[in-house]
Amino acid sequence: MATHKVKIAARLRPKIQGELDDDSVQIHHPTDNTGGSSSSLALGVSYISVTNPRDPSQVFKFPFSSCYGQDSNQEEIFRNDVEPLIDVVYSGVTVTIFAYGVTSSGKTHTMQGTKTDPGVIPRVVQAMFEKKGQLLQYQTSLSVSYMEIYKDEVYDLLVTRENAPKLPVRENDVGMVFVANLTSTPIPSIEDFETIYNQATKHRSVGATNLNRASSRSHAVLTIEATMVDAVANTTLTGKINLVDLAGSENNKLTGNDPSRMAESSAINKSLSVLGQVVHALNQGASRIPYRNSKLTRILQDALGGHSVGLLICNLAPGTKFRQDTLNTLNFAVRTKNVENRPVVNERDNRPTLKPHFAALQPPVPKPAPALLQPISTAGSSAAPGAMRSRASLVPVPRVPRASMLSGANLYQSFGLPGAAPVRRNVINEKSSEGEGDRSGSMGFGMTEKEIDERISKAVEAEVARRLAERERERLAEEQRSKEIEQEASKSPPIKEKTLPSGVLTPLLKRHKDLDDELKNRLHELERKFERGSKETQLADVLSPVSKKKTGRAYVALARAHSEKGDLQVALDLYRKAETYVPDNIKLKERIIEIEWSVKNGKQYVPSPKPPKKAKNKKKKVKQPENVESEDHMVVDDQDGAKGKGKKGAEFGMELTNTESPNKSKRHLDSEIDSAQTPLKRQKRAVNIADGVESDDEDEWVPSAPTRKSKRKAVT
Ligand SMILES: Nc1ncnc2c1ncn2[C@@H]1O[C@H](COP(=O)(O)OP(=O)(O)OP(=O)(O)O)[C@@H](O)[C@H]1O
Repeated sequence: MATHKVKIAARLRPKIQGELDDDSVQIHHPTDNTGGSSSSLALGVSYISVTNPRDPSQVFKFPFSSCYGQDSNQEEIFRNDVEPLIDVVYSGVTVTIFAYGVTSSGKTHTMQGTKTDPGVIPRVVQAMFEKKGQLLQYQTSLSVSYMEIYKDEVYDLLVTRENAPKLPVRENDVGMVFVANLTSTPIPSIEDFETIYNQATKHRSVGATNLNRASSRSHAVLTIEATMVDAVANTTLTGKINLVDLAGSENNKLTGNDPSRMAESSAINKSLSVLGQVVHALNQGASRIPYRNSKLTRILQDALGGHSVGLLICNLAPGTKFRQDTLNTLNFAVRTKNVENRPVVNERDNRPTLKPHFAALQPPVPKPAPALLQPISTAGSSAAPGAMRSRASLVPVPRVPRASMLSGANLYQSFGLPGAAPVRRNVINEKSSEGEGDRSGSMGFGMTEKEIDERISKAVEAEVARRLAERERERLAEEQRSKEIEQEASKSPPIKEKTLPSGVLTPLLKRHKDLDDELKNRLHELERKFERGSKETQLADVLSPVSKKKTGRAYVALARAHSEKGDLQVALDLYRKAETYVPDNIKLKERIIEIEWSVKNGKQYVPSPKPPKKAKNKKKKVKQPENVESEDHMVVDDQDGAKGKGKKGAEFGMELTNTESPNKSKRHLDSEIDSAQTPLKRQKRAVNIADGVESDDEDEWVPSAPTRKSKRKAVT
């Protein structure tokens, strides 16, 4: 099945009143021949640069195919990245566009916009209606559904709030996730949509924070569905576009959330953290993707490693104040752009009496994609390192019904990659000729429907059994072969001594043999690395939060030792391993980016200066709860160039740690871990600390996994 990578568009918003823009985040475009503006769509590789305030010579670059600067406008983004997807929807494919970014970075502005400056949603609706008018061969109807995910519960925004029950997220028997009982309302005109949408938007949970007077406190998913009935071919195509305005990740120190907002905030950050873990797991080719860990990721499952075409709009806020959030967002974007989906055309055959036939058991032939898709498909040309592994199925690929379809021979067909002729006419031609052939074929046998069904079931069972047996035979033969090789190797002396006594080899043969050995060694090394990688992920999956944290900490200590020796590549590998255990650790992510940069540019890595140790005076700690978390964060140059962990340093990178109670110190966390351990474990831990395995380097380590106790504190 053809794959399609999630496309990324990054947008930097202009500074808003009272903000300081110090140019630390910039958008760079290769200008076109006519000397296009800096905000025009990049013709070559455009990138975002983020300067390290600690060392201005360090500039992190993030290349994306679409980057929009502060002077970009809504029209530009729509024309370049969104409008081409309307044709994809009308070819029967699901498209998901989601806006991601820290709170107040401009997600709602981009998705919704204002009356005078409409964003993606109103423009998509208008384009959907325009296109609908051009599709003369179809009877097309549009419908809308709108839901929000608030504190990990799903609510229908199209019903009044008092009546809105919590909706369950379900999975049908072919693994399609859907929200049960969600209202879907027909939209005969744009005006009808506007009335429904404006009303529904009022139901959405919005609250004021220090950073945003109208901060979205929930994730909102608006879906426009196009149903296209072709009366000639007797088929129905269903295309959908999901427009997702995510709630922003939050730093409670910056947003100034009061306790009543903390529960919302914690749910928002948790779901976004799971989103990060899903992308991480997909990139690692993990056997288990944690979609089920939040409603958000379950609902977005189809867009991440599923069957829809995806566009991620990353919203960024300018200035050093948001630098940590900007790096997090860009990091997430870099990972997401390696996620591969397998889009399918959703087509239903409306012929009433036609039963499945043998031809339907064959895997569907990929349909050529509409030529218009080419621009959005360029990123999906080859498997990138770390891209999601496809899992082959033993069962012949059936044409499976989609959740939204009621009955009949619903068909899922793979969505071809670009380069072929437009699809729609082809679909109809193929369909009708195939249909005619089938009808005459099945009728010609003179069998009853029951007999045909039985035959089909038998054929499927036999085929599955045959393939399983074949697999098993291959596996046994493989096992046998490796056993024989092992036995051979243990019995006989090394090949070199036996068959090629010294002095017999000609220099040429010798060289061949050396190369062969080297190749074998490399392959073994690669295999070992791969095995280690997936073992690492599997291990991280089953460890408790405390064990994960300890393992991550041990890797960090080792990595640090190597980086101090100047062994940067090894240090980088170890930091990456640590990240498998603590994927949400912001400080760690930043360290990885910095070392990657040093390795890539052949520069020496200068670790950030250690912060002065905090006085271990208990009273002081109680007096300054604000500084407790800040000690885990980076040292930042302030505007005057003074270095230190003062007030400014405390402002960065908090959003994933804010489930921690502000009063909870690292020391408290450690004592909780200690009390949860057996005396033997406590003893071992003490030895580890004494050996320096468990680093107490606060600049390096952020304890991000909250204990149950601390979570409770945060919520209350
Ligand atoms: N491109 C832009 N041009 C002008 N103003 C913008 C732009 N992007 C955002 N803004 C303004 O910035 C403020 C915050 O934007 P917005 O509410 O869209 O952020 P958000 O990311 O949706 O925040 P939250 O996650 O808290 O809902 C708003 O006042 C908005 O009008």
